[in-house]
Amino acid sequence: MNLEGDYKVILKALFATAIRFQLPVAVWRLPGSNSEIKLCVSLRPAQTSCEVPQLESGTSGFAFYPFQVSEKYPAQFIKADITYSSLLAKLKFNFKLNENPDYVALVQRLQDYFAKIKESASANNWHVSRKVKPHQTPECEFKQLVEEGIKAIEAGLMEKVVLSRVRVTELSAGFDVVDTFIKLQETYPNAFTSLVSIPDTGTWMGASPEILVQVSSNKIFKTVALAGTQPLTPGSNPAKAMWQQKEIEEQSMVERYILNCFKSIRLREYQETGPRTVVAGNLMHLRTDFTVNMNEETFPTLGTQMLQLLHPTSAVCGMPKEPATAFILQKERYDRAYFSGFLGPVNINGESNIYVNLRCTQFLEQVALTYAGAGITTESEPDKEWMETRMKMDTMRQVFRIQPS
Ligand SMILES: C=C(O[C@H]1C=CC=C(C(=O)O)[C@@H]1O)C(=O)O
Repeated sequence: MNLEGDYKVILKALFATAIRFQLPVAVWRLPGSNSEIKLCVSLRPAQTSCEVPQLESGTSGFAFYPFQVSEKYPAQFIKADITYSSLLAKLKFNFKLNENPDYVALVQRLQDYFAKIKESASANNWHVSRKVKPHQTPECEFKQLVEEGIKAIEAGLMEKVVLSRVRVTELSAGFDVVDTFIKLQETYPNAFTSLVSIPDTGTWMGASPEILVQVSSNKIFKTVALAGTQPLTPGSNPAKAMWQQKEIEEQSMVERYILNCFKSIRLREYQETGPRTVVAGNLMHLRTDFTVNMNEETFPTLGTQMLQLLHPTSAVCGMPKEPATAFILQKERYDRAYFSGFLGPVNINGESNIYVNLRCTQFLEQVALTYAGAGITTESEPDKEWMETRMKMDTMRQVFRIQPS
């Protein structure tokens, strides 16, 4: 079905239709994808399971996976029953109506509603999680948490732990979630930008700099080790950025973590490039890229296997994984929920692109919750980690037109 007209108007009307009919919806833009915005809607509730999605073949859709799977925060999969691409200006129905008789009436109602609201739709409604209460981590509590993390590392409990916090922002009257997404993806062309809205689970938006697993259509597997943070000051040249020992070690632990995952499945042939400095919005990070040609290796399901092993990486959890996870769950006084989980399109146009859910915000009815964490090592200083999380939160907060504080 061709959809003529301004893609922003169409996106808003499609999003508003999904919300009106209590359907799960995902909107995203891959980095460097010529600004092609895609949307998928499922005609059924999102599927929940504890399994990671199959990345090499199978169902097309959008995965939305929490930091830790639980009854409260299940792994979600939005099946791509209906897809839209802003470049093709087309709506595709990816099912046969005669095989799904119960869809016939629903699709007719969706189309009628869409036609009625198309020119005047606004996206000031979204699915809200009833399980989440607005909570903000006080500055003294976060700094205390960092102190405790440093002590635990010094005591030999672990080498690194990523500790995070949450911040509440009031939304202005008439706040439009699709307008905000459009602004976000214009502001950060190199990030994976997304807007996910699922009944009961809620609405999340983000601009992630971190690929967790990519399986391209020509079967190239990719993952990255991303860590170490410093501000990008105007006029500075990222290629000449200087890094402290603390950041170099922090990033090399993420590399080591990935290499251990390769080792555990006896994968020996991979390409490693980096570390080099990359820009993510107002920040710079250190990144090493790992690629594997899945045509040459005997790992036809490498993407899925690695996704299972990698999540949560030491870029969001710590090293070793088990004590770091236990420390986070015991000491952070809020639920990360889907922050530092993973998300992205699966088996769409023959490829899967899974990103870590970083630089993200959850929208409740009147407030936004913005999340950020920082890698803690023995070299950490609580004041600096507080500032670092503030800068990471500004990635999202700048787009809500709030003066970064
Ligand atoms: C945990 C976050 O970032 C990770 C990714 C890059 C750099 C990081 C760091 O320097 O601590 C973190 O490991 C976040 O953005 O909340």
